[in-house]
Amino acid sequence: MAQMYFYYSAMNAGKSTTLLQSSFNYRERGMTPIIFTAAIDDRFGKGKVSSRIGLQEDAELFNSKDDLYQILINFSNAGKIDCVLIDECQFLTKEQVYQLTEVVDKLDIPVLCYGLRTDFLGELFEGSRYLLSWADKLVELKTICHCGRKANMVIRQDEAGNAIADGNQVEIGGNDRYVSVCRLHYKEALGR
Ligand SMILES: Nc1ncnc2c1ncn2[C@@H]1O[C@H](COP(=O)(O)OP(=O)(O)O)[C@@H](O)[C@H]1O
Ligand SMILES: Cc1cn([C@H]2C[C@H](O)[C@@H](COP(=O)(O)O)O2)c(=O)[nH]c1=O
Ligand SMILES: [Zn+2]
Repeated sequence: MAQMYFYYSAMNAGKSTTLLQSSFNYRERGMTPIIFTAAIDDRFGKGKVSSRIGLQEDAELFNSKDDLYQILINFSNAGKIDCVLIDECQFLTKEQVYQLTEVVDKLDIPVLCYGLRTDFLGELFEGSRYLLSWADKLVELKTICHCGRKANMVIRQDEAGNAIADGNQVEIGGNDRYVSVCRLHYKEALGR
């Protein structure tokens, strides 16, 4: 019986690295994983999952209009799929998380999702909200604040390096815009 997994963390915790390692493990055993990532996140080139330590693989792109259940039925009719790996899963819609539960429950294919739990304001992303609600297994990946505590918050910075307290939820970026910190240092950065 397949299951749905949600691997979540702040930024820079190794989510993409872990995804690529899982893909490698499946392939090493002669199995076929399929990787998806968000079309809006084009930091490392469209249709690629890259980790900051240099691993990289091609990926299918999803956007908010895609029916992931139908797409995966089409892929599995064209050849066996042993596992679905989704990077940047915080950008999934509620509907798409439901479609992925159908992939698990009706197609019996495991779905492993990797993404942020919360945004720069500490609010859940839509995809993360429903993954936290519906996934079979929740796995926290950890990274560390400059003080040594677990970093479970992410600061968005302006060009001068000051923490920002308003703006759109989605803004693609990397180390230039975001810093993962512990809750204490998050509050401190926002003057709370
Ligand atoms: N140049 C580098 N060499 C080795 N490790 C690095 C380098 N840059 C970043 N890392 C490490 O890679 C990890 C980030 O991996 P990544 O999979 O991209 O994270 P996430 O997807 O969670 O943002 C961090 O632990 C970071 O310290
Ligand atoms: C906190 C936060 C992040 N994002 C964006 C920034 C990146 O493009 C991705 C996360 O990348 P990761 O290193 O693979 O975890 O999400 C955003 O749009 N809004 C936010 O609040
Ligand atoms: Zn800290």
